[in-house]
Amino acid sequence: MRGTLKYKLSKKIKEHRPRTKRLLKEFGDVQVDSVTVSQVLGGMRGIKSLVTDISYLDPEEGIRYRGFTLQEVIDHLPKPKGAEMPFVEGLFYLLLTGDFPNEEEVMQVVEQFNKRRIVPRYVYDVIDSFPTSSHPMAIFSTAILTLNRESEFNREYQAGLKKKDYWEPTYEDALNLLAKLPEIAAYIYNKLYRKGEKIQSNPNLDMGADFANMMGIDKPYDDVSRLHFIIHSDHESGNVSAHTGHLVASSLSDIYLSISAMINGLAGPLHGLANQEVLRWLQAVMEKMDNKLPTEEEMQKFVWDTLNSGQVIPGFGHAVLRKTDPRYMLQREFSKKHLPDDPIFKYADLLYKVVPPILQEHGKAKNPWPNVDAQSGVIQWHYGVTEYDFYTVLFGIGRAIGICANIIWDRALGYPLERPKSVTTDMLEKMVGIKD
Ligand SMILES: CC(=O)SCCNC(=O)CCNC(=O)[C@H](O)C(C)(C)COP(=O)(O)OP(=O)(O)OC[C@H]1O[C@@H](n2cnc3c(N)ncnc32)[C@H](O)[C@@H]1OP(=O)(O)O
Ligand SMILES: O=C([O-])CC(=O)C(=O)O
Repeated sequence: MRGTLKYKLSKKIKEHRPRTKRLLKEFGDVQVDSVTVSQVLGGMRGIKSLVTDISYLDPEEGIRYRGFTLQEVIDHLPKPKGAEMPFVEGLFYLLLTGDFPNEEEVMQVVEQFNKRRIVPRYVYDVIDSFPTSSHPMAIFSTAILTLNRESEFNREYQAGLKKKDYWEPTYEDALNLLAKLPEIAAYIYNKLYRKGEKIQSNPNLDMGADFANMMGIDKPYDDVSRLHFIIHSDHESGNVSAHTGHLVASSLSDIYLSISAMINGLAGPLHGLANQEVLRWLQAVMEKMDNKLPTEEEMQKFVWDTLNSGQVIPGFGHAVLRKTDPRYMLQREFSKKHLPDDPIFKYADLLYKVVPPILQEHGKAKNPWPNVDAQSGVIQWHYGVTEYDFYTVLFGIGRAIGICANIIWDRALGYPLERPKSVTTDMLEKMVGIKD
């Protein structure tokens, strides 16, 4: 076990535990934040009430994983030979340990994933039993849920596992699940949109390359997949999917139950599903324009029409960010390099120019700038994945990596059952002095 990711993680956990213990024991009463009525009624925006060391979201700068910007992550993680984007498996190593793996360490993780890829037959049966009109996120979530019978955590818990060891079978469950997600996703895609033509997984490939293989899409779709999974993996703890995963796992539900639940949160149009909504919105504009690129004035009118009909502009705005999302910028740079003449990229680029000043004039959104979802579907469309219902499944593969890393650490640090307190409207009215 010495020299493996699990060994390194066990050392990091042992080093970290006293920090949490000391904070709790000596400083448990120190105030971290205070809460206003608008926060209680407003989706708990900004309340500091969760801990994660895996990523941190600065409103002006965007996400950092383990203290590193996304560009630094991409620059410093090892890459497969000839690839522009790094091993996704290396990102998992970084998120878990805080250290960049070397070539040998990353190859060990690739090997671990490869050993665990085989998806049990019953999962395919469950997927096949869905009507083809089902949304891929409902199928994806159910397929993951179905795997719950494989949980090593559950088996060991029933046998009397000690609390300090909870993280170990959780780690095994996480790897077992993450290794299977690309195959499950590709199978759903092929079932829904390719009449069930299945392309076999190739155990000699890394996660990104094998996903591209199973989707039947040539290079550079392997790099597109690596980039996509890496930049979507984590966004600190409070976003709907991460928070859901953490919450469900806090009752000691296993990884499969927790990740299935987080997928359901990701599937809402204000969160991950916005990437599909962006393409749906753009397609409607393209249809009205007979595929011609609108002028700036024409695009402004489409945006105002959407706002005036009471809908949001998908892919813009954010609950925390107050600047353009660096994940958007990375994908924009990739698009400028690889698909500069793509018609949908040109549409998306026009939106980048037109939407922020309109949202500012509209005066509601606190952040008028584009988020990650404004650009991801554009790249998928270019490489032939035009079935935009599927885009959030891709987001889900990435997000599962970050949330699994978080749940392993939650268990290692013994974070308790999550259970915030609620009040009634009456109580709020009394607190503010408008009711006796
Ligand atoms: C991966 C991700 O989850 S990234 C986000 C993906 N979601 C989207 O792109 C959907 C479009 N964006 C939105 O709906 C929002 O900006 C959210 C959900 C992301 C953030 O919501 P909030 O934190 O509540 O945003 P904010 O405080 O700025 O909202 C204030 C008002 O502006 C509106 N607003 C925010 N963004 C937009 C937008 N893109 N278009 C139109 N109106 C908007 C809100 O609906 C809200 O209106 P209301 O007062 O009538 O309810
Ligand atoms: O942070 C958020 O609330 C939403 C988001 O961008 C993500 O989860 O990736």
